[in-house]
Amino acid sequence: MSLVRFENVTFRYDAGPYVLRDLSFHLRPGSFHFVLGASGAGKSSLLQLMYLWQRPSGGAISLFGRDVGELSRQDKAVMRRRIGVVFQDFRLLDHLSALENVALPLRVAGRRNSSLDEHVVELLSWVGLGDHIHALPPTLSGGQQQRVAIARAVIARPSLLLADEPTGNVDDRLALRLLYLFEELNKMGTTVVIATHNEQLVERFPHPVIRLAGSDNMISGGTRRTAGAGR
Ligand SMILES: Nc1ncnc2c1ncn2[C@@H]1O[C@H](COP(=O)(O)OP(=O)(O)OP(=O)(O)O)[C@@H](O)[C@H]1O
Repeated sequence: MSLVRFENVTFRYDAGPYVLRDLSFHLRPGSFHFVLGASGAGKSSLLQLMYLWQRPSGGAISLFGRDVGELSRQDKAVMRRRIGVVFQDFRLLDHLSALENVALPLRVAGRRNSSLDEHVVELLSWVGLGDHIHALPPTLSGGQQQRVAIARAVIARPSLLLADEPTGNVDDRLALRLLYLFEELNKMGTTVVIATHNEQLVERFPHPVIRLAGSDNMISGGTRRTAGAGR
């Protein structure tokens, strides 16, 4: 079974130029992939397709074994609850504290008790924000906001984690620490997809890479080769 399957997917915004062309791959449950490409190569667009935020202009996408073209709005909302996402612009709620932002997915899932708050505090401490749990996002630096967004994406142990440049605003040491956090989550069963342009960071990990390079997209690398190239 594939958790994510792209079959000859093309994508463009309205009548603009093609961003993705004839892209085919599948991701098995429990796999870990990087999406690598230069600025403008289409990494964010690919993640937005996986998050059902955009529709493909051609080809077919299936997620959790279902063709996304056949999903109702309600089906999509339910499916998105199984996906943790780190957007490039974080999308935190500015009027909620770091702790409240991170606890949000748990509340949406109907889970609420004091031990959950403890869990949130523990995770925020792990990403280096133990002294900022009550801070509002606008009072935090870009790198700190990014770590709140990452904690929020992983707190509910999603089936699929999509992270767009999740280490773009932090130093190398912290970037590695965040990648280890994603690996821990992956070991617990989450399928992980990380978009980045940071080749050096990707080279430090054994995971397969989906390379976006104009029309020459390909899947390569990794000792744990779990994706199938369809081209
Ligand atoms: N909302 C949009 N409307 C029209 N074109 C867009 C939109 N978002 C992105 N694009 C275009 O689509 C192409 C791919 O953009 P995308 O953001 O997916 O690339 P990226 O690889 O994530 O880049 P970066 O690393 O700079 O974030 C670019 O040419 C960009 O200008």
